[in-house]
Amino acid sequence: MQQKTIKIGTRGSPLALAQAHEVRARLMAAHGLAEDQFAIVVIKTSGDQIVGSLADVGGKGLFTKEIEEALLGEEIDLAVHSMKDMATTLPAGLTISAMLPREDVRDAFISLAYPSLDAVPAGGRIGTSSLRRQAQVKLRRPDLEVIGFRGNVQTRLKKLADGVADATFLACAGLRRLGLTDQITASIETDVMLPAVAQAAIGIEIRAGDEDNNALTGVLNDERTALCVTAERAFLRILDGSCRTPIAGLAEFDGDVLRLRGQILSPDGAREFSTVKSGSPASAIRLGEDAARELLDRAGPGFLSSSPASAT
Ligand SMILES: NCc1[nH]cc(CCC(=O)O)c1CC(=O)O
Repeated sequence: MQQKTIKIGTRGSPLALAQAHEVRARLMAAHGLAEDQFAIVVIKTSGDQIVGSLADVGGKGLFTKEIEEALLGEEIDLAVHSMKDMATTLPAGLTISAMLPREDVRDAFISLAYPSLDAVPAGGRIGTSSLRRQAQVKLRRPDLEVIGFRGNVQTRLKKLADGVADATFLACAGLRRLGLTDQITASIETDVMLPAVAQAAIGIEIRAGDEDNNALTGVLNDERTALCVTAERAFLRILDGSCRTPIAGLAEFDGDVLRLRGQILSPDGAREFSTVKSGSPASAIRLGEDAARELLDRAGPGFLSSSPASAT
């Protein structure tokens, strides 16, 4: 298809690299291309340089900004992202050309001492820097302490081994892609812990109007994943408009019907609002928006603005 090297932009974390390699492997298989027809271009993002809490600096977009600039500057041809880390509105001139089939959407409970969240004794320390997971843990187990836990997957597992916390949560999808499923103590069902919007989905971003790379990558698109993530991101876009708060959202197909569950919580888990909307796949965006507006309505003014946080 293309003779020149195809440059794939990605962050440099082990998970980001594994995802870029997966996209490369799928492109090779789809088009009969050789590995040396690709270059993996590692780009450091602002998010990779922050040591403190992401909530303090504004969360989403931080892991994609420099990669999107490289795409717009034609330094790379396509970018591979965790859709979960992407801002709900893409920069002008960019578009998502494909989403890979979604991985396991659940969160993983990981502990060296306890088989489940319910088994952690009162006063136990849960390490997570995700405001969503913090709030969901507090909702279920107000007697536990949540402590900040940042860094990539390997760093967090190391902190656990060092006894910094009794347990932590990570996305099953990331662990699976890293070949680390043996670290999972228990996979949490989504009715217990509703995942972050777009969790477990990998997206490929290209320049809008770039027909060559649209044709190259478009064949990898999994339509059902794209519809689910579209509904979830529409949900997040409405909620994110003013401020940030613990937010969870998951759309799934029930036969041919799209079913979206959404949840917002106060960071301490003391207040929680959730909803379910079902409809045709063609109404994906409206389902998400309707769910968000309903929750905003029920939570009342001030609910979102009273919490200073992100949605990972
Ligand atoms: N917030 C960082 C991030 N972005 C995507 C994943 C996992 C993979 C995915 O959800 O696609 C993770 C780590 C985690 O939450 O455990």
